[in-house]
Amino acid sequence: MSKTFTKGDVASHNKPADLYIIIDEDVYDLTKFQDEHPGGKKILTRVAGKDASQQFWKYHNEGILKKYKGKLQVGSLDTKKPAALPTPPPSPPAAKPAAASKAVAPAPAQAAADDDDEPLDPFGDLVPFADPSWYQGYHSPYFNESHAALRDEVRAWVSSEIEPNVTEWDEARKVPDDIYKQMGKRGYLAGLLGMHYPTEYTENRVAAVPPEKWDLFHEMLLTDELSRAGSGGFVWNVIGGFGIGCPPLVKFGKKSLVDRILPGILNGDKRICLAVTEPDAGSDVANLTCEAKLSEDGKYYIVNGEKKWITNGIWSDYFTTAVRTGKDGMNGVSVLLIERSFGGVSTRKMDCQGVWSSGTTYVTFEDVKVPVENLIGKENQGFKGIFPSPIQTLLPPKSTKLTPPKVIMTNFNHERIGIIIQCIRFSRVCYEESVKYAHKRKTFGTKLINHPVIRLKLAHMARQIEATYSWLEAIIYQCSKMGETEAMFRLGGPIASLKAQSTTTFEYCAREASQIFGGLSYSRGGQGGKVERLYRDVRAYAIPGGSEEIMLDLSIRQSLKVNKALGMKL
Ligand code: HEM
Repeated sequence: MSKTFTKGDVASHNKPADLYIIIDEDVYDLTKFQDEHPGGKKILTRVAGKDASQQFWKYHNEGILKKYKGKLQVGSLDTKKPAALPTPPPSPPAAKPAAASKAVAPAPAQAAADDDDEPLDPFGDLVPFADPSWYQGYHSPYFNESHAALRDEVRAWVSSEIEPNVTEWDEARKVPDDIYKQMGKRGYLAGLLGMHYPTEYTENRVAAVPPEKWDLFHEMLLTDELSRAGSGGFVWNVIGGFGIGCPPLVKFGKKSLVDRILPGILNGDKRICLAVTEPDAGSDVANLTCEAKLSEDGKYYIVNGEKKWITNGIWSDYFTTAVRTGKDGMNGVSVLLIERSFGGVSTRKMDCQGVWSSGTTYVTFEDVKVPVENLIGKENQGFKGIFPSPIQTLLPPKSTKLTPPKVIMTNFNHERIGIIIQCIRFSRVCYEESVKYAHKRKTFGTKLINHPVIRLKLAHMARQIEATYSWLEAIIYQCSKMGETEAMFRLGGPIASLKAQSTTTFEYCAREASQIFGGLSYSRGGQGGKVERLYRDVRAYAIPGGSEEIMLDLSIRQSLKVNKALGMKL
């Protein structure tokens, strides 16, 4: 790999039996690869022994080189300069020293009062609006050096280990088990619970951020950077089941149960999912029928029923399951932690439009014997706290002094915020791919970016992305300041509204990006591959976690009632 060539050396490898090419002053041996080249053999023969940089970039994106470099590169030209250390562009000021060690990022008022507050160093490709503005030398009241360090760490991992492979994983309908294990080892799973970092249950730590500094903005940016791989299937595989199945256990499970199973989950050895939706109970969850009958000796529940569209169910060891233990309606619902090892649990992978590698599953429980120790929360009170209903979230907090445990987001709010973060990043990916493609693809004698109609599309994407992201930051900040009860009471409406805003933005961006890419985003893989996949993933965001229609209706109903309780005058 470290060999040095002159252009003359490379020129002598100019036959199909000995075929070298140059791309950006690196030398590649394509002799063996040519037979499997999806673009054909002949086209490579034509550039054998030559500099093919221009042709290569016309047909491929960066991901291809990342994926094949290790396998095909044999050296570099003698003219190639050693890679320079990245330097920030001259205009934005230098980075400020590390921010104070706080559990939650500094408040705006605090930051504003700090006169020598400087923005962080610019980071990434600096395509405007393709990353949050605080990545690009703009001031932020929410993010400090510890967030920047986490961003660097996650981006490096996603760029090298994840992004080049997500297409393959999506097609295979599976992410390798080792990646989930790495999520545990890297300390990421423990940081995704919407609460403090639970050091008491895992030895693993996030390399870039000490646990006492961990806050909701770290959690937000971790999900954001994972989503940059541009695959809903990947994100749901690694955090989809965990992010919604684990918090109820941690918050409401008996200590003995949590002590027994949480360490295995946080370390990535065991997997957990949330099993609420049924073939006939989706948004109207209170109608669920999966039954759990207490045994005569009062030691077990016997569970019978079906669950549908369960993310990660196929490879889960634990199912945080909503079951009917009492009368009809939401006051007869409990939550049980069902373990696959109990027997009687069958899982079947479902074939869906999108998020292929997420493991969407149909689950059947047949006479599953679940010890009462595995009841999460109280019997028939599954909706209280664990799955707060819209009605519950309307109750004003009993006391303005909001008490621990300081679990910030309720389960539904936590789930929806995860969806929002992913949708905004996916919108950015669609936008970023479009901007980059528009700078190389020519139509009617000029690059796409020179056509006003294309710039208009990009502008409409960017304005929605930035508006949605700003609201997200504001809501995360409120979550970090409010207690659990107050957050449940006051933020349910705005979060529901923002969920709809983010999914409509995502749908818009996927569609417009697809129009810009044309045929390349109609076929799978290749340059338009991310856009094609994300377009297929849109419905997996617009429907689950509360459909757009239900979210929008809820946002107004709930906000009106909350503000009535707060003294609204009409
Ligand atoms: C390191 C060298 C190369 C590698 C690893 C490589 C790899 C690939 C891969 C994986 C694809 C499938 C589509 C995609 O995933 O983007 C592809 C397609 C293609 N490649 Fe290459 N390629 C290389 C060099 C070249 C060169 C030098 C040319 C042109 C002279 C070329 C022309 C094409 C064409 C025309 C397609 C089809 C594009 C399409 O379907 O729109 N490739 N290549």
